[in-house]
Amino acid sequence: MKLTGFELRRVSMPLVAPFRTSFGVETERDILVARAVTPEAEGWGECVAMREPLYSPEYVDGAVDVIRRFLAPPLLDAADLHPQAVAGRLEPVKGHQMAKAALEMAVLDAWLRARGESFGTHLGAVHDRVPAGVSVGIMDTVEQLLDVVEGYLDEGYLRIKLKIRPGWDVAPVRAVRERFGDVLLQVDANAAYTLADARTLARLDGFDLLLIEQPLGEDDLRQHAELASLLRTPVCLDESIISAKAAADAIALGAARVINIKPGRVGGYLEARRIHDLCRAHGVSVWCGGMLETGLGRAANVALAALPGFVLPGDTSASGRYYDEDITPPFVLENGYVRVPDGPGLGVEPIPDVLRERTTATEWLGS
Ligand SMILES: CSCC[C@@H](NC(=O)CCC(=O)O)C(=O)O
Ligand SMILES: [Mg+2]
Repeated sequence: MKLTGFELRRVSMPLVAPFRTSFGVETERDILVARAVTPEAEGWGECVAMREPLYSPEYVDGAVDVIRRFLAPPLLDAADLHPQAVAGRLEPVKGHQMAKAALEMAVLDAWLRARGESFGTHLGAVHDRVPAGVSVGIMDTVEQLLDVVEGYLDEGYLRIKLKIRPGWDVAPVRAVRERFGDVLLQVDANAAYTLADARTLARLDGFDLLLIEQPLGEDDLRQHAELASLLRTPVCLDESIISAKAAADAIALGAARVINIKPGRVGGYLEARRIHDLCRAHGVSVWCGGMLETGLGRAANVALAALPGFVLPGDTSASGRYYDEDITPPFVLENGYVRVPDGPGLGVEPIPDVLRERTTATEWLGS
């Protein structure tokens, strides 16, 4: 497939409510959307990098720069580009997994649309719908948290994930467990603790959590392994897993018994599938994490979450969890599940008027 070019587009997506984590508060996503244009079809990619490099080293302005100067040219030069060849062509550029993932996703979407094959079929989906979990931010009071969690449970969400940080951990978890009984419950620290907090984290063992996500720093694999030996609750890694190799190291070191797979974080959906296959071979459960994607990334995530090793509900919420209006037809909850699109490629497309309204900048890279 010969690329005519990439259109880069910044899309402003205000959140329905502030989303607070241990590293900051999100009120609006400034999202980079890439459109791959070829003579046969067009494809859409979404970069999950945030405005500031606080979740990971990448940030959206940096992603635009690295795409414009280093990632798009080798792909545009290819006489006949296959989606499986994108990662290899981009390998000389170190890091920038989120930027690379956006381009690979756009190329893969165009390639699949040209063939009439869905993302789910191509990745190996075995379900036509996936159970939806929801991520709940840090709140001002426990009462406020309980109201928000009750709302999500009323909507039908099948798993609750609570953001935690030092000073907001045991109390909110206890309150949710006491109020809502044996709901599927997990926590995400976004690397806010250190090994010195092991005694506090061990107090979470009493609440039958599915997992504790990324309690320590991104590069603390050995320390996560040590913490895991002190906790009953399974340790799950998110920020640390930037590739299949990192997943293999984490498993070998005993640093993770569960892995949150985020395609943008690992360099794309094909690497995400490799991590799924690796984890399955080691009996490690995986689930699909989220980065507050629009319906474009959400469609691809839901397709990935339908693979057999995704045995835990992911952060594959309805579009309405974050956005009043999505740039694609919204993903909705149906009895706690989200349907896997079955059309060619992503199976969804941006709604032209909404995309135009939300666009803050566009740039053409190509002939
Ligand atoms: C703004 S926080 C983004 C990263 C965070 N993502 C979520 O909590 C889920 C977001 C979603 O539902 O898409 C994580 O560390 O897992
Ligand atoms: Mg996380």
